Amino acid sequence: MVGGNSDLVALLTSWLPRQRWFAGKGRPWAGLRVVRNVRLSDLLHHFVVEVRYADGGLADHYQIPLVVRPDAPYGHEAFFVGKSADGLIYDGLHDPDGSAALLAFIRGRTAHDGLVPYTLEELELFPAHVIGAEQSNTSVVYGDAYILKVFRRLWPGTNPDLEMTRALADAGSPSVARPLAWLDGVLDGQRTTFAFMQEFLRSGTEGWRLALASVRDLYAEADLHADEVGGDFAAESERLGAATADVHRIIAETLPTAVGDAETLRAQATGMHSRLDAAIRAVEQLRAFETGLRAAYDELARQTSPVALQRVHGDYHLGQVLRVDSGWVLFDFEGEPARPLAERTALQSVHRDVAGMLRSFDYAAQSLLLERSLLVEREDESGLRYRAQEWATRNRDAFCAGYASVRGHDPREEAALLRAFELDKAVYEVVYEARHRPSWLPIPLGSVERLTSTD
Ligand SMILES: Nc1ncnc2c1ncn2[C@@H]1O[C@H](COP(=O)(O)OP(=O)(O)O)[C@@H](O)[C@H]1O
Ligand SMILES: O=P(O)(O)O[C@H]1O[C@H](CO)[C@@H](O[C@H]2O[C@H](CO)[C@@H](O)[C@H](O)[C@H]2O)[C@H](O)[C@H]1O
Repeated sequence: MVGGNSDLVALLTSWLPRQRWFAGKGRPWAGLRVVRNVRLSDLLHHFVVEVRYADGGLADHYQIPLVVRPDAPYGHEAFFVGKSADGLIYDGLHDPDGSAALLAFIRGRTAHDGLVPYTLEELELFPAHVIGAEQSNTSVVYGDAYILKVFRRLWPGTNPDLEMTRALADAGSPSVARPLAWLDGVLDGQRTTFAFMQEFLRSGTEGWRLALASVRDLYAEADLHADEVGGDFAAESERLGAATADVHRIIAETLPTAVGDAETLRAQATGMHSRLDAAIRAVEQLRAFETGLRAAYDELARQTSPVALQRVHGDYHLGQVLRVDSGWVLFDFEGEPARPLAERTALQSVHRDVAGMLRSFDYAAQSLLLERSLLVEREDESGLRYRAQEWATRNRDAFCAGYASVRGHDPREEAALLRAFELDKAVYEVVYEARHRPSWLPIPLGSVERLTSTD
C-alpha cells in the first residue's frame, strides 16, 4: 500500500514544490506529513498532506489523488511522481483511469472514510482528461459534459466557488454554469469542500482569448484610425459589464449585505497598506512607487460616504468569464486563492471586482506589447503603444457603461475607491507575476507606474 511510509513523504517532498498550484514556492520547509490516506478504488488513493514551513507561517494542506500502477503508459511520464514497492506512482487526476475512478466515486453517492459526494442530478460515466494549464487547481473534463475542479490547496470550510455558484444558479442567473455535484471531506475538524463539478460549456470561449484576438486585430490594422479598429470588443465589454452587474445584483439579493462607514474604508486602506508592505518585501522594484501607492490608499481612508458591502467574485478577470451563445458566463468564484478563506468571504465593495476586470483590459492590451518587446521606449512604436492604451480605455469605459446600465450607478463615480482597488490588485499581480511568470512582471509594474503618476 502506498503511503504512511517515509518513501512516499520523500517522493512528495521532491514532487510537490514543482507543481504549478503549489502555493509555498520560495518558503523554507520544516516538513511534510500525510494527514489523510483513503483508498477510493483499486487504483486511486486519496491523500491530504500538510506542509509546514520554517518561517513560522501557517502550514498548508494539499489534496493529492495518486494512482499506483504496474505499467508506464505512453505519455504518463509528464505526471510521474516516483516509484514505490507497489508500483509506479502518478498524479491521479492526470491519469484518465484515476480521474474516472473519482467520477465513479462521486456518482455512487456513497460516503467513504470521511469523503462525502453530493450530486444534484444523475451523472453518467464519461472518459476524462485534464484541461488547460493548471493554475491554482486541477480541472478534469468528463466527455465534454462535466468539469470537475479539484481544489489543490485546501482551506477548512465551504469553498466560496461552490457557495456562490449555487446561490446564483438557485436564483436563476443565466451567468453561471449549472452546478452538478461536489465532494466534501474533513479538514481540521471542519467539513470542507474538496471538489466542485459543473456543466462543461463546450461552446464557450474565454474572455481573455477574445480580448487578445481583438488587440491583435488592432495591431494588424495599425495604419487605420484608432476608432476604426479593435472596436468590436467594446460591445462585448459592455455586455460583460451588464452581466457582471446582474450577478452582483443577485448576490446582493441572496447573500448577506451590509453598509460600510468611514471606519470600514479606513480598515480597507489599512489592509492595502499591509499587503503593500508584504509585496515590497517580496518584490523590491515596487518600492519606487511606494509614495504614490500609499497616497491612493490614504485617499481611500479619508472617504466618508457610506459604501454598500456584499459578497463578490474576488479574483475577477478576463480569464474567469466565458462567452457562450447566450451571453457571458462567470466562473471561479473562489477569490484570490492565496488569501485565507475568511478574507475571501468577507463582505466587500463591488468595486473590487470592477477594478479586477478593468486591470484585465489593461493586461490584454499590454501583454501583446510585451510579446513584441515594445515596453521599452522606441520612438517608431509609440503610435502602437498609444493604440494599445486607447483600446484598454475604450473597453474599460464600455464595461463600466454596461455595468451602470443594470445597476443604475457608474462605478467610476466613486473614483477614489476604484483607484485604490485597482492599485491593490496591481500590487497583488506584481507579486503573482514575480512568483509564477517573471517575464510578465513588467505588465503590472508598468500599470503601477502609470496609475501612480496620474491623478
Ligand atoms: N463550466 C465550464 N465550462 C467550460 N470551461 C470551463 C468551465 N469552468 C471553467 N472552465 C475552464 O477551466 C479552466 C480552469 O478553471 P478555473 O476555475 O479558472 O480554475 P483555477 O481555479 O485553477 O484557475 C479555465 O481556463 C476555464 O476556461
Ligand atoms: O485564474 P486564477 O484564479 O488562477 O488567477 C491567478 O492567475 C491569473 C493568471 O492566469 C492572474 O491574472 C492575471 O493575468 C491574467 C492574464 O493571464 C489577466 O487577465 C488578469 O487581469 C491578471 O490579474 C490572477 O491575478 C491570479 O490570481
